[in-house]
Amino acid sequence: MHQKKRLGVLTSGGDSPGMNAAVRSVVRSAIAQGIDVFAIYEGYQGMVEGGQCDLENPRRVAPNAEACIRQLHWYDVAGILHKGGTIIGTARSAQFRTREGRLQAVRNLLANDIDGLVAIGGDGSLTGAHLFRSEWPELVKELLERGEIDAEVAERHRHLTIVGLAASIDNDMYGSDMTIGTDTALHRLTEAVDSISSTAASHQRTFVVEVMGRHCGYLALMGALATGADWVLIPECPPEGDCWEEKMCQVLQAGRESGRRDTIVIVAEGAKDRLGNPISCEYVRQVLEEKLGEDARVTILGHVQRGGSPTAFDRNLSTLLGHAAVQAFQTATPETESVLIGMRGNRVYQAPLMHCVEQTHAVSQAIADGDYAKAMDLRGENFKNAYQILHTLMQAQPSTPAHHDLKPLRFAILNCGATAPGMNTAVRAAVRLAIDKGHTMLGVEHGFRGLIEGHIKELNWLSVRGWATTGGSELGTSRKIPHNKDFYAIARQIERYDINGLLIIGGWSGYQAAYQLYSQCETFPAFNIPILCIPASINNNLPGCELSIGADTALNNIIEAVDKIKQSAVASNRCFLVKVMGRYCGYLAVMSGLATGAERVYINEEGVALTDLQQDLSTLIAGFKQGKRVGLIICNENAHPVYDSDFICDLFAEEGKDVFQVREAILGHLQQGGDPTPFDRIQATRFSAIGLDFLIEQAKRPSPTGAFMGTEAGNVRFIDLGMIPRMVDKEHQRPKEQWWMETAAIGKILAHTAPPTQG
Ligand SMILES: Nc1ncnc2c1ncn2[C@@H]1O[C@H](COP(=O)(O)OP(=O)(O)OP(=O)(O)O)[C@@H](O)[C@H]1O
Ligand SMILES: O=P(O)(O)OC[C@H]1O[C@](O)(CO)[C@@H](O)[C@@H]1O
Repeated sequence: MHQKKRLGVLTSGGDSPGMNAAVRSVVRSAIAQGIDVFAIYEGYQGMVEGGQCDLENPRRVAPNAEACIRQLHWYDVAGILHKGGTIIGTARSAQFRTREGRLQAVRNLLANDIDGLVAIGGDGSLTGAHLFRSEWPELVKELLERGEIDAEVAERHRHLTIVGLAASIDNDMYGSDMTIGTDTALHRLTEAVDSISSTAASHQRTFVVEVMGRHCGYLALMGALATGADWVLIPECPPEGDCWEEKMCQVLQAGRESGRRDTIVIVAEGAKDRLGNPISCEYVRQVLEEKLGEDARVTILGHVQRGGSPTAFDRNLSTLLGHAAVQAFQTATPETESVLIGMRGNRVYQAPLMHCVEQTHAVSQAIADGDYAKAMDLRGENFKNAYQILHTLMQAQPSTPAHHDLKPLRFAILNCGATAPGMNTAVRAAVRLAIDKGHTMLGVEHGFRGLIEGHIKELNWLSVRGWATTGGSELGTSRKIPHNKDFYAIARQIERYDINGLLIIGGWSGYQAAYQLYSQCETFPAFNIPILCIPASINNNLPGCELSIGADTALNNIIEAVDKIKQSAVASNRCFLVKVMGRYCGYLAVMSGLATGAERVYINEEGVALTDLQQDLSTLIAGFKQGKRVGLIICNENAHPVYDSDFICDLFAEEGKDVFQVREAILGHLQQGGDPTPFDRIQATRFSAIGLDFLIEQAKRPSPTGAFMGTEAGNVRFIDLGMIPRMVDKEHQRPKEQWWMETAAIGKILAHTAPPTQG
């Protein structure tokens, strides 16, 4: 019998980007806690085949080949964080679906004395895991009765602990806002559709794009929202009416007539009509050709969506969930139910696996029963709202006056602060949604500078065409914060343009500017209008908001650059010190450090002490002496006024010169550029939709309020502008409380070159 606990880890079903990061996290977190970890290669198939799997050809039994169940050590999972797919293999196992197959799997786990399993896979894999765990006692009993195991083994393994991690690009698992791999798949999809749009526009063509999702329309829906597509078909909400084809063609035709050059229709592979008949891309293409005389082409994105390096979000999600899975295994008792570890509202969340599996199946059942309202309800509020919003944004023209609000209002919209990718997306959504309700949207150029100087013009439905996908700020932005005589000028413009509300999409200076107007409310009655700040800053340094628009894009920009830098240094014994933006906020540094496996992250919040530097230097020297090939340190641009990145580089270069070289990489403004990621586009659209409703509602009140928008545990909230001074550390331009600080500790454990020595 083994003294240490033994944990198995497997990846199963379709591979999804981030699985490697999850395996790394499970392996290292477990070893750090004194647990032995075993990889079960090729998913459940490897568990059934046990010691006889031929790794060259996993489905074939090969007597002398390496076992499918093998112990993993700390170094075995080095250098995999950025890799797509799964290094321990995955499969869809027909044998595991049979009782005989599962009995064989029990034999193999017992032979390896395994106490628990972390199963990383989609809803099918987790259904299998749940079934396996419930059958476990009777399967063990059967082996005992057959005399294949003795009573002591049976007693020791009365229960199997199972912890599930939802990993599938489909995002179809109840119990987690996002499954591992979905964000990456959305990136692939978005890049592809953005590219298709440009060729479609050149030829004035229509493209029908099929995306993955056999039973779940998440990728199609969010992909359509993110790319500004013109029509979408998803399994949960088949098109209404017998003549849905007519309706679709009418809308697309109207778009063409309004001057749109490209038309994109996104079809989920599992899309069906209300009678349950599949809707294929080819059928949609034929309809468009016949009814519209369009030159339509089909693109099936297929497995491209599942491949490639995981995004920052998927790496960090997997890392955090993998770490939490080991905690759950450690604390489990024989009575503990199997759990799913997921993410809810940016926090790791644990729920009974059985409940999650049942709820997941309930959606498929509702679709099969034709109960689409239920299917949409079960997918959750965000999914439903996204569908509604998309339907408005896709229109060729705003709705007719019959749908308008009774009291038309006039809002001004502006960007403020540094550009954040997603600002344009937010403006487009706000403009179209407001116009659709019958309101007027005035675009202010270059932030408060433009408001003071009166650079204001009305925006219409078409003026924001194409803004869903582009980075930068089409309106123009500035860091101008009004003071003294600026207030009078702003009051004049508000009166002149008859502005009923102000929507500021921006960062720190936007919040400061809004606070100034709020504070001057009694002196300038014109400021007695609703003012709303929507958080948009790559720094993620805004109060009350867990993730501001633009931060995800910047994070991905950083990790793409760091992956390349790391690769350039392999085999040359180099340590890279990468300086990242964020002002005094360490979010980008910490999260990019977690996503790239940096061994050290320096941030202003924690400071940099000379003793830290000495310790880190010794660790680096020891690591390189033991065979380490590349070192990575991430440094926030304002980590320390004296021990800054230049100083640290010089110090390490001098002291470590006999063992390794040091290079500094200052990423600069590439972090701020580029088109927004799908997350930033979706977040921007969602924030604008909710923010606009708030503004409209406030504008109807006699004493409207000024607020900034934030999220807590994923839920949107509005906080009075008067709270800003209490919630921020003004000197360091960051919130007093920063939720992500707790994740820094996990990064530190996992990025070590060697396991921490056990006490
Ligand atoms: N009901 C079940 N009973 C036993 N095993 C199952 C069951 N459902 C699925 N499995 C096991 O899990 C494996 C993977 O399931 P499936 O093919 O449905 O993929 P998945 O986990 O849903 O991933 P993806 O979302 O990527 O398709 C199956 O091949 C099978 O071995
Ligand atoms: O790779 P396979 O086995 O063809 O499976 C494809 C299916 O797997 C998924 O990628 C994940 O479930 C689906 O979206 C797709 O329908």
